[in-house]
Amino acid sequence: MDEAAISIQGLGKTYRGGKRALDGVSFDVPRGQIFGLLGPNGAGKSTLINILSGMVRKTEGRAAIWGFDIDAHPRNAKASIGIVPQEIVFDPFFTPLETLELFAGLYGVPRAERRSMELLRAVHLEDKANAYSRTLSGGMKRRLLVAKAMVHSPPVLVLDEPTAGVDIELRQQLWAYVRELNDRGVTVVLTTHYLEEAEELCDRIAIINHGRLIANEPTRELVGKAQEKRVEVTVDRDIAVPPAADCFEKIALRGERVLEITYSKAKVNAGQVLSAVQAAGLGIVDVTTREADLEDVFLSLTRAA
Ligand SMILES: Nc1ncnc2c1ncn2[C@@H]1O[C@H](COP(=O)(O)OP(=O)(O)OP(=O)(O)O)[C@@H](O)[C@H]1O
Repeated sequence: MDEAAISIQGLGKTYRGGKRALDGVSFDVPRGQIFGLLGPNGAGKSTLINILSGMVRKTEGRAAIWGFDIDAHPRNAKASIGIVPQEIVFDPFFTPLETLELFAGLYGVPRAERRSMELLRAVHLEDKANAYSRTLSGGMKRRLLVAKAMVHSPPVLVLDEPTAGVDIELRQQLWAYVRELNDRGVTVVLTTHYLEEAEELCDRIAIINHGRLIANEPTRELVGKAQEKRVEVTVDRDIAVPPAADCFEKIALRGERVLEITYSKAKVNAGQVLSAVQAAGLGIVDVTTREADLEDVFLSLTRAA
């Protein structure tokens, strides 16, 4: 059996009308991980997820879920994945409990094996089990979508922008539940525009841009690739124009006495940057450095491409 949770090879999609949304994308999602699929708007993430869920037909390439090729074994492939879609779609007249029971039925889960109440408890919707879905708040609906994606206990859960428009507390609850599922062995793939959350949560991150894969690495290694570093230097007098030096990639004045300097760690070190400030005749009162984060890497990679 295939070792990857999801395996994608040379995946391509050209929509009717000619839009090339995916262009030869290949990567594996290792089993047991939380895997981030990131990319700017329109990069092709939803297209990829919709191909996996069977909602969009690929133009070329191969994809397998839990070892099941989506063309050769579509039923097994579908049974192995749960998808939390970007849009909230429910029948407003069903209650959360009915919604989960209905979907468990559609997936052919025998009554004795259904665990609708357990799922509702896990997403903190136990007390809404019998309320009409239309009366749920946006955050509650999102959590119900997660429960709905898990009714057939798939080994792979895909979340497409699950926290868009969800307030911070609910986001954290949702992520805590995702972590819990992952601890219990569920492989998680998520797309999000919250890069800080992706950095914190994901073991590995792939970045898609204009339909192509431009990165696929363990999160720590990817973040470590940032070449630009930033240092804030408070100087001992008011300045009107920031000093110039070859070792600064960028320099900006914040207020009257704070210089924000960006430098390339491949070319110079912080000591050389500070010496250049002193060489401009300024005394240094305070220094703070900021470590590069996923956002820096994401921006530099997507801009370069
Ligand atoms: N049904 C469709 N017909 C034609 N073009 C489409 C269709 N669906 C998506 N596209 C186009 O394909 C490209 C990729 O879209 P996709 O929704 O996969 O991007 P995305 O990475 O999910 O973006 P976002 O982060 O905004 O959700 C976009 O240019 C989009 O306009």
